[in-house]
Amino acid sequence: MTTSDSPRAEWTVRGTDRDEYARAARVIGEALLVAEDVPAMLERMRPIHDAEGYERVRVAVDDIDGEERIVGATNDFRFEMTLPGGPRRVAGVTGVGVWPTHRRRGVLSSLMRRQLADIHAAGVRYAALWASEGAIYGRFGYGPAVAETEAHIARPHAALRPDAPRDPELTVRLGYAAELRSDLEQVYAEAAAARLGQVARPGHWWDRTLRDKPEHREGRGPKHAVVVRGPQGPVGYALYSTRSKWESDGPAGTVYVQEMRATVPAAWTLLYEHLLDRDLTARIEFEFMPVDDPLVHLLGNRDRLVREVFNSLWFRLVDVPGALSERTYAAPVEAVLAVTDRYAPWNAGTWSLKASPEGARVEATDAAPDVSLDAALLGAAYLGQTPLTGYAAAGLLTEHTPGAVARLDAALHRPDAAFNGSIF
Ligand SMILES: CC(=O)SCCNC(=O)CCNC(=O)[C@H](O)C(C)(C)COP(=O)(O)OP(=O)(O)OC[C@H]1O[C@@H](n2cnc3c(N)ncnc32)[C@H](O)[C@@H]1OP(=O)(O)O
Repeated sequence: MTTSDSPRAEWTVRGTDRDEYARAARVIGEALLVAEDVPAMLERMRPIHDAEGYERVRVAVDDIDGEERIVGATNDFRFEMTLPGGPRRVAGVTGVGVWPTHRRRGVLSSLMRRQLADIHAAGVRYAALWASEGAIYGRFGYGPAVAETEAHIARPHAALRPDAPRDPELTVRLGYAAELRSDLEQVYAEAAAARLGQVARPGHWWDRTLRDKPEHREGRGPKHAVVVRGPQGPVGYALYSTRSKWESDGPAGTVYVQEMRATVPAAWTLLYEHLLDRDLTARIEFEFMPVDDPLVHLLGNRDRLVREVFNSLWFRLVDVPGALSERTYAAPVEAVLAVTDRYAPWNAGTWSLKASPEGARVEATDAAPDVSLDAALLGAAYLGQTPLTGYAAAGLLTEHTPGAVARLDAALHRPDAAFNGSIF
């Protein structure tokens, strides 16, 4: 670190534009230890930003020896995400990084504050992100809202149970992924609308999903899709690649599954039969899998599926009363919530929630609270996957009225697992 790199708390946060984005990318790349150089990063990122715009990239700039230097950046893409209550606009926060010599001086805090204010001003009620580290975003009001898994199974143990559902009208077709794109788009759109945490995927995100540069394959073959079709059209697909390997005792190739979607149960059977029984393979790896994926139930021996659970989406209520009032509820509940929110002060206050499966109303109130909690905990609980009871047991919220937290959990609960499945 040179003397002139030494940080002074004099940065300002502002927007950027297409021309300046390369400088922001340099900071983000360095902070995130990205192996690519800036031109390669730009080649990857430009198509997304050209479609999404550059105006939501915010940068922190410092004046160093008379030169304005970018020392931090954040961005958000706008997604339509399936939430309890239906599809909603969500700010997908991403591209967060601070120049290594300027860390721990509040640069990120300034960026987060400005970003939340901008998201709120745009009328977007939610933000979500994939965190590089779980210790960063709780203070900014994000809660861990979704768990998903990566998984693998050894081919000899991967047989499906004999009563797995079958439909003789379904057929299987294998091809290069790009060639089958319209089938994938059709299935994905239907499946995404039905699954909490999924986002609608416009064309530029499909380009990203199907990107298949030989230099990025790391020894794997080209990206393939296997599509299941029925009389009405496509009903399932898996996107995958393979790697060939030979051991002294025989073939030991791997199938790498990037993503799978299906809209009818029998499609899962055909997709899994295809993936789990490719000749010359010994192992099948799934990059992202919902915790309630059908494979767990379809396997003859479910214990052979090795799964590692991780937190995926961190979720934030940018507008607490708005978000709570447009959600659906599994059971009637009435509760007064005292909410703290350091980074979105418009949420702080006492809110009366009256909700039932028929609808919900949220109003500011002077009544005594039943529960006091931070907005981050409401973000964690919002998708119905993370009970508040655990936070109460840990002493991280206060229950003033006995039973209030259990009643809130019963109302917020969703039986289906949320799943995002692709890092943005
Ligand atoms: C959605 C995404 O893009 S995830 C990617 C996030 N980026 C990275 O991980 C890249 C590498 N890291 C960085 O660039 C930076 O260290 C950042 C962005 C994580 C933090 O930036 P900073 O400017 O140092 O954060 P800032 O000084 O505002 O710190 C705010 C608070 O977060 C804490 N904090 C910051 N980074 C971390 C961390 N990695 N782990 C734990 N705590 C952290 C600070 O201690 C501080 O705590 P306080 O509020 O109790 O005082």
